[in-house]
Amino acid sequence: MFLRDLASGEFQDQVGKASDIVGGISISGITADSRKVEPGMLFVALSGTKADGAAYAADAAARGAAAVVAGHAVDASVPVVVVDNPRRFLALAAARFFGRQPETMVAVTGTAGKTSVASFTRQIWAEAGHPAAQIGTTGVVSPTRNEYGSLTTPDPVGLHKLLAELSDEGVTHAAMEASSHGLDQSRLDGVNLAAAAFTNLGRDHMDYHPTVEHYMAAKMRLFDTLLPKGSPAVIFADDPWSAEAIRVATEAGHDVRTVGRNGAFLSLKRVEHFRHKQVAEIHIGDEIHEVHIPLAGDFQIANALVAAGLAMSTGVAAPVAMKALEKLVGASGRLELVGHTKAGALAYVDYAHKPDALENVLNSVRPFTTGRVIVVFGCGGDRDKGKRPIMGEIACRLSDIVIVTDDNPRSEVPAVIRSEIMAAAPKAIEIGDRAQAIRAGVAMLSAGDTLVVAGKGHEEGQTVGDVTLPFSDHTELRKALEEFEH
Ligand SMILES: CC(=O)N[C@H]1[C@@H](OP(=O)(O)OP(=O)(O)OC[C@H]2O[C@@H](n3ccc(=O)[nH]c3=O)[C@H](O)[C@@H]2O)O[C@H](CO)[C@@H](O)[C@@H]1O[C@H](C)C(=O)N[C@@H](C)C(=O)N[C@H](CCC(=O)O)C(=O)O
Ligand SMILES: Nc1ncnc2c1ncn2[C@@H]1O[C@H](COP(=O)(O)OP(=O)(O)OP(=O)(O)O)[C@@H](O)[C@H]1O
Ligand SMILES: N[C@H](CCC[C@H](N)C(=O)O)C(=O)O
Ligand SMILES: [Mg+2]
Repeated sequence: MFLRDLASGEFQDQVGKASDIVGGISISGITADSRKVEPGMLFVALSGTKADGAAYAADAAARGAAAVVAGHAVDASVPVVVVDNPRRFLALAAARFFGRQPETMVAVTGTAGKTSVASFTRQIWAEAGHPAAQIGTTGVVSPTRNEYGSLTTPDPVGLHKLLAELSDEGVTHAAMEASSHGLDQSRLDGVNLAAAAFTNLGRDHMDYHPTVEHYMAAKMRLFDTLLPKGSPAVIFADDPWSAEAIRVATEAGHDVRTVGRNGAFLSLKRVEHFRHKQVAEIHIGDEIHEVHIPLAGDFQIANALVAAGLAMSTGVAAPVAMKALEKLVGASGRLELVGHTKAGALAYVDYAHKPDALENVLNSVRPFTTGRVIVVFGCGGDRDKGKRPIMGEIACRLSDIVIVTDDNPRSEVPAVIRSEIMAAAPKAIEIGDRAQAIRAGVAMLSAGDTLVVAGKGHEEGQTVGDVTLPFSDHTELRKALEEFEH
């Protein structure tokens, strides 16, 4: 493929300004990491949080790069094309280079619920007979794959390689998570979206975004920049930020479809909670559906509605979507019932690692807990420090027993992280070793109690310093449940 063929949209002019000879350079691959350059590849220099990729242009050229694309002039022994937004260029170029993606792509953004919505959307499509995939925090799931992932929204080159492979494997429908980092860094700019969704906004990533408005604006790029005008925008209507999302999507000229208690497209009228399921009455126009959703937690109803909205906006008939909700399987580690003690106390693993999520999960288990709610949690290192006391306060307010432990300390001193949580959690018990903390939580369980181990969900490792050691909340919880006889 020639360099000029990689340029689309606003970049046609920018690359066009470079000479014909430059446009005619043959490109064998694309990367934004000089260390991955192989002869004939295009190196796109991105300005990052730690380095300016342009500083590696010479390294890329030495490794055989055919050309460099950068945001400003750089010295290199190969042709350099200057564009105004290299991250967006990279995304659009990767889409053109790989050339294929599943015909029906949707993306969901929001502080909480993205993984669950992507999973539920895939499940509803599959029930409707479509070969479907989900891409996000828990990795890639499709009829032929179940792969563990690292980023919520993959980098564009990896993403478009994956989309091309999925398309070749016959996947026609794919739901992906749009993280605020991913949106802000233009990772999804080359995806052809058929519909998009918003779940909610809460405190998160305040280490990356200067203000909550900046964080919301990053999320809203999905609607004001990426979703083609006139496409369905599914918006959860019961969040404090719903009105803003509706405003942005309406202004962008989308077909806004609200879901929830305040929803007009899918209107939630009544929910009855049981231990392992909920019965929801959902009105769709004049039709009334009573749906038995086999998941605990109010928030799962919200996620199920958003997913049904996305599926129905991409061709699934309402009765088929409603039937599919009755078979939903929760995403791994999202209020997942891992086991129970002999006396019947329930033990869950949940991925709540931000304040709203912790509040939601603890509120969700309270209605079916006749005894005490016990929570084991910590906070990750090298991430938003401000959330630590907030989560400590929430845990104390909403649980009877709080055990503060380590999450992924990364480069921070674990005891300091714990003390920042404990500053607002006076009644908390401190047990740094996560496996010991889980055992202690299980040891306390009596009939009617509920244990929630929060923060790591599906994760299969614990990062201490630079090392990720194998660790699974599921495994530790199961071991502890087997060990105790009560
Ligand atoms: C903080 C953050 O978002 N970092 C992302 C960012 O990297 P960066 O800005 O730190 O990159 P950098 O180290 O400054 O380097 C700048 C450029 O120079 C290049 N380079 C660097 C060294 C070299 O020798 N040669 C070279 O070419 C790098 O490849 C890069 O392109 O740009 C990179 C390329 O797009 C991303 O891969 C990287 O994500 C890192 C891996 C990451 O951990 N991101 C997390 C925080 C993240 O994105 N999380 C979200 C949200 C999760 C959630 O919702 O909870 C996600 O979507 O997963
Ligand atoms: N709709 C929701 N509203 C509030 N909290 C939710 C909602 N959905 C999920 N949660 C909580 O957030 C946790 C993470 O859920 P999920 O993985 O679906 O969200 P996410 O947006 O993908 O999160 P992340 O950004 O960490 O990948 C759950 O374990 C649960 O505690
Ligand atoms: N993708 C998120 C996940 C955080 C999960 C939690 N276990 C932690 O380590 O803080 C992040 O990297 O911020
Ligand atoms: Mg996720």
